[in-house]
Amino acid sequence: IGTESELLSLNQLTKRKKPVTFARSAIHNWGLYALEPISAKEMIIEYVGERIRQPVAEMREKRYLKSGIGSSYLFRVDESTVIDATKKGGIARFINHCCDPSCTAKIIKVGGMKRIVIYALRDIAANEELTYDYKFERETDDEERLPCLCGAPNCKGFLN
Ligand SMILES: Nc1ncnc2c1ncn2[C@@H]1O[C@H](CN(CC[C@H](N)C(=O)O)CC2CN(Cc3cccs3)C2)[C@@H](O)[C@H]1O
Repeated sequence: IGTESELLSLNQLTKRKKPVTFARSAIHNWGLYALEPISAKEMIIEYVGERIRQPVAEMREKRYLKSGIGSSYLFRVDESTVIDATKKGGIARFINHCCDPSCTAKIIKVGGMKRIVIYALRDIAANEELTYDYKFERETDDEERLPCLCGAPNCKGFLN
């Protein structure tokens, strides 16, 4: 969970958010891209959406799956809190998964509130797609597994 320094830089983040945009992705549908070079360890963007409790998240997950939104824009913060970016969310919801990711998603505590911030794992070039490891739980039912299209040499073959 975040430190004082991250607290300050979260304020900086809102002031000096890294310029990113969404565009068609070679991995899946839409993706998020850096518009300028980003250095390793820099904060890039917050994963913003509705903060909902676990039971609400379960209900919405079922509804999204039924209404064909497919995998949803739900991001788990901890065992009781989920961020849902489906209806109200920032463009970080377009970030795709990669088995050799350029970024990482970290939970940092700001004023007692856990927030999700995307950081660069390494130097990122302008126009490079931003990705992070979704760290989905391993799906036991083979029929439910999502093939991974990241194309990384170390690709594990599946998202879950
Ligand atoms: N390495 C990968 N290999 C294969 N598939 C991937 C990968 N990495 C992301 N994925 C897909 O992307 C979803 C995560 N999505 C990230 C952005 C997505 N690219 C988008 O355009 O919305 C958000 C969910 C919400 N869903 C709405 C939909 C839009 C079109 C079809 S379903 C997508 C995931 O749940 C996956 O289904």
